[in-house]
Amino acid sequence: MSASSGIIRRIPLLLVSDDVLLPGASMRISVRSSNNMNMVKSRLLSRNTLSSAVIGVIPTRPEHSESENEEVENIQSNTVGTAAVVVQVTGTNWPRPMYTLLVTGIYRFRLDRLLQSTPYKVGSVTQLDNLTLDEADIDAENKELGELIESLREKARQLLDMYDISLPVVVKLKKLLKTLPPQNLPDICASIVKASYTEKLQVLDSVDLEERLRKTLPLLVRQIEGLRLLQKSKKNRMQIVPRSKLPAVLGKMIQTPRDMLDDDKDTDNELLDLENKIREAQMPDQANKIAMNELKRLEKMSPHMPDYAMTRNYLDLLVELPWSKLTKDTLDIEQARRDLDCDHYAMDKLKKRVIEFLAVRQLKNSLKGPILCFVGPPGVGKTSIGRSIAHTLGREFHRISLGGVCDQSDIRGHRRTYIGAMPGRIIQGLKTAGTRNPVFLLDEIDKLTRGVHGDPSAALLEVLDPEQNHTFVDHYVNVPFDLSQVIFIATANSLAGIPAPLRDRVEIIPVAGYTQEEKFHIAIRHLIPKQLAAHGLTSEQLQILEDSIKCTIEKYTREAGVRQLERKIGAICRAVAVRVAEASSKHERADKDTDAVHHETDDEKDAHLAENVVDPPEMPIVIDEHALEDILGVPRFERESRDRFDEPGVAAGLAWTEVGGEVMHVEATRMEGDGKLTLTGQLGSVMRESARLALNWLRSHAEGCGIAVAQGSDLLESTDVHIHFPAGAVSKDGPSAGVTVASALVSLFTGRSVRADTAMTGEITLHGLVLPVGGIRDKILAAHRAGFMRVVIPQKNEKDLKDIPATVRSEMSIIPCARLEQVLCAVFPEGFPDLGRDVEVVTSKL
Ligand SMILES: Nc1ncnc2c1ncn2[C@@H]1O[C@H](COP(=O)(O)OP(=O)(O)OP(=O)(O)O)[C@@H](O)[C@H]1O
Repeated sequence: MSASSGIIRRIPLLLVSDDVLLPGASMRISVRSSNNMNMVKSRLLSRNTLSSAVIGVIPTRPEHSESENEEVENIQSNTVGTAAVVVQVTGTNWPRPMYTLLVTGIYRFRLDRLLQSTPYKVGSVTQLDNLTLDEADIDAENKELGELIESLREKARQLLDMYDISLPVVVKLKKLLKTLPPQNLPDICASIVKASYTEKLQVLDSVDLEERLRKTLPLLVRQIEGLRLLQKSKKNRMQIVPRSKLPAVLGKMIQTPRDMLDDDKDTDNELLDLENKIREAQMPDQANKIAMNELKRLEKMSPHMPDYAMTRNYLDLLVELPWSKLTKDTLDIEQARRDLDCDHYAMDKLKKRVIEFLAVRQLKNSLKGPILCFVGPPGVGKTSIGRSIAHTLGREFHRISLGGVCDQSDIRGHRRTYIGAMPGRIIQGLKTAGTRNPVFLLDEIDKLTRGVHGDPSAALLEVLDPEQNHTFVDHYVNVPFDLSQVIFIATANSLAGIPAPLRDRVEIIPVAGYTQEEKFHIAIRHLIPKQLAAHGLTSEQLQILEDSIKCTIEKYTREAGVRQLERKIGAICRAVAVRVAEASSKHERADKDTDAVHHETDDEKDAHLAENVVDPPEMPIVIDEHALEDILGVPRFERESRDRFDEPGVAAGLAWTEVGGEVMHVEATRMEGDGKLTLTGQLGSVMRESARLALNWLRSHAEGCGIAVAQGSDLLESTDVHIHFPAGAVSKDGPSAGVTVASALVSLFTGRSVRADTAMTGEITLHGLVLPVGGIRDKILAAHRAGFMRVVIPQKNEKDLKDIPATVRSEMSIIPCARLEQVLCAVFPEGFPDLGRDVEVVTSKL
């Protein structure tokens, strides 16, 4: 008898490979495949109508897929599935994204046609079960069928009597049995007994009620027999015994009511495995106790409960953490020095400090050593020095990028009560490193931001404090972990971005940018060999001329570090790799063709070979300036054009930014008006004030500068002034542009141009004193890069000149000035004799 009721619907389909959902039964489904995940996201999570909660659950059949995880592209039409309503959706992100759906089957359907496969499957289906079939109709129609129904009901009653009646689910089922319509009876019975996937599939596929009853009855009988056997052997009434404690054979035969939601066959082995792992992990007592308690909880849970996955993940993490794994330090100071020199060119000051740090560790394996924090522009080797330290010590290295971290739980983890809770980056790092004494590089601590979920830098304070970090508690792990053996090294681009309490915990080591010459040597010794190896090339295949390297540094990059330079060398290697590969494949083709022409006549052979003649590739491929332009395009940076200084009102200042020193041209212009000052270029308040200050200094010293102002009137009478600081899109602040603005204004009002070969930096006071500024080394290097021959600096910064490499100092004149008058005399060709002070301009001898 067919119970088809023929209602056609279009529903989203979920392919399930680990269990069969029967109408009337409930089950939890783990959703992992991308197709199924798409369905959950776009149907279940983004809509909230009742109809959007109805899905079609189709068990995968052997003909669908060979492996369980494989995505099934085409489901055959006529496949039988179960329409179900999704009652609950839970999700987790860790260890990988997964949803768990609680679904209840409503009716059987037959798939007529697959309407779409992506982003998730949708099918047109025909309802098969008649939801309103009456028992009276059945009796009248078929006596035999009525008897079958009755005996199934009787067996079900017997089975339920054998189960533990204190369980609410058993009580519910008993009540349900009395009123259950006959067409639902086999489905419900089949889902409360232990049956294999195939057996359940057969029940689902039995569209005819009589056939379905016949398939289910033996399952019930087998279950009852199994339970009787168990009762006999135990000589007592059926008890709810955890399946892990039952003899293997019986355990497999018995499906307790709890097992309706619990069908994971490997659970027992998994738990046993986990127990062994907990023992082997050598956790401290407190952690071990918690792990064992959690394991006990896990044994009592069904694998389909959301708590099960959470507890399982938690225990997996606990056993993977390196509670007692340590690597032995292999420190030899002489070797460390050699390693550092071998990995990095220049950086003498930094290397000296690192050697000191390592030497102290060698003498006294102090657990409370300082935390080094390298501060400098991008690409100057801060991260790679950290890696070298780990290598020298023979420790594992792990980099934790803190850029953009704005949530405390990123450092300290989420509490386990949250859905998708995860441990923080410190604990994850320890898991990855696999030892409890790795070198952790906390990259970009200046990029931490404070978000709505707490201040991550506050969490870092505890991590970095040697007094506290031996009992670091991650919210997820919730047991103290000893971080005192970890060596922490931090890096930052700018000191200003490091939160003050953190700055207090670390020892700041400035790392400055490189000179052109240092970059050249870094390229030759490190970057080119590294890129050649990365592209599978050798120095016999590619040779970059020294002039080409210099040209790349000067015309294709403008940076404090060497990252762009490394990228450009990478681009050259890629281009050469293509030529080498092309040449070798031409060769191969020519060889094959030579074989193929074996049977041709001699003339034909000659003609054929002549066509395929391959020039041997000229090795090494030499990169000269022409080849460089071919590969990298037209040069991006030319020497600063001196034309812009032809017009009065322009002066070259030196600024210090996170990416190192930069040359900044300040432009001033005047127009008719009533003394208004306009400042543009996204300036901060300090910079605005210093521009106003420079203008007022000029108003009071106009005469000394040779500017004709009528008696009793003002410099700004009927004049507006506009000062612009390029590049307008970058925000700027700080007082160090004071001398530059003053020079630009003097140039504007006197009509005399500033010397085109001079750049300057310095803060000024209202009385014309020049005050010291920061970042002198980077600023002078930036001026050198841009081709300036003279740099004016505050006199009090003269002591910083010892950090400037000798090669740069020999190529530039550095002029320290204590007063603005001296600056003006230094930057204007004929000076200002009327300024009335001792304005001798002296080049630094340092
Ligand atoms: N002195 C040097 N000798 C050899 N190689 C160097 C040197 N300085 C930098 N490098 C190389 O430059 C590249 C960039 O360096 P790294 O990533 O360490 O920079 P960083 O200062 O950490 O930058 P960021 O602040 O952006 O993280 C690396 O390949 C590194 O090996």
